Amino acid sequence: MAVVESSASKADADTLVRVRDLRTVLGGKVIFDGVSLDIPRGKITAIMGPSGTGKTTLLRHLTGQLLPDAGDVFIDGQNVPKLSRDALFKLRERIGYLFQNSALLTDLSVFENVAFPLREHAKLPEELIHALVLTKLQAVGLRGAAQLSPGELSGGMARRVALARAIVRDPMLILYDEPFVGLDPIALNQVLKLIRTLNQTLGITSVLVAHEFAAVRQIADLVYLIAGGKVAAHGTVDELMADTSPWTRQFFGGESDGPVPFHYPARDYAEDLGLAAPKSKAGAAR
Ligand SMILES: Nc1ncnc2c1ncn2[C@@H]1O[C@H](COP(=O)(O)OP(=O)(O)OP(=O)(O)O)[C@@H](O)[C@H]1O
Repeated sequence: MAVVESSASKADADTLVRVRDLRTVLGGKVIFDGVSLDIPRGKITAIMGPSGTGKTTLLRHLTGQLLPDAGDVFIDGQNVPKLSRDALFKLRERIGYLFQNSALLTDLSVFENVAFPLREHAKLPEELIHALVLTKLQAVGLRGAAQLSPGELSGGMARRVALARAIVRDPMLILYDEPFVGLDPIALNQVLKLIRTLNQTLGITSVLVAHEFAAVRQIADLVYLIAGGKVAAHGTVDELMADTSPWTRQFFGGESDGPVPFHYPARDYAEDLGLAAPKSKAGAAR
């Protein structure tokens, strides 16, 4: 895999997000140990990796919800960990976020859920809010559901409403945290198609955290595989599928054993069964 290039000038033109030498320790555990990555403008970049590898944590660094212990997170040239509170809020207004569970407000109608970010951040005339919300609901195919409550929606519809809400302020960047979880194949295909259409028609740079490789390969321009606190590999789907490193073989080849071992570290098997004398030197064995 090619090393992420560090030329700032070239990166600014082509790259919306530049993460450099990110180091994050949470609860005494090293989550990132020198992660660098580039998210190209106007493309769909998937972040993949084993459970607990830090994918959601990375998204939280992008929104400035979490500060790294070291390293830089540049978004559109602004270094997120160094921003003032006001500058960070301004930047966040340009970022849409689709949560895994859709996170709709159950007391509000579909219309009001989508209107929420508009009412929260700006004093806009009611007619404009009405037009903006209906435009976004139309884009996700749910203009007719505007007056329903979230409780009346299927999981797939709820995800699409959340998507309409995420794009209602025309963000430059949208972060999808596991957008396919729990969707039936029809709903999954609808969400996939929407992500691709929004990316193509509105030119929104998209970062997608997902485990569903079959879905990711249909839309991702670039994939980063994060494992063991590092970028284990990155490239197009085809490049990663052809890559022979142990991480990519296990992750994309679906092998049950590899750098992520099938066996949790344990004492010597024979010893555990009482068939062998304890070894003099302590140590984990398979
Ligand atoms: N506030 C915190 N304090 C301590 N540890 C944390 C905190 N937040 C996350 N972690 C730990 O950081 C690691 C990375 O979590 P994260 O949710 O980013 O992983 P993930 O790759 O998104 O996982 P999954 O694929 O299962 O959603 C996990 O081991 C998690 O337990």
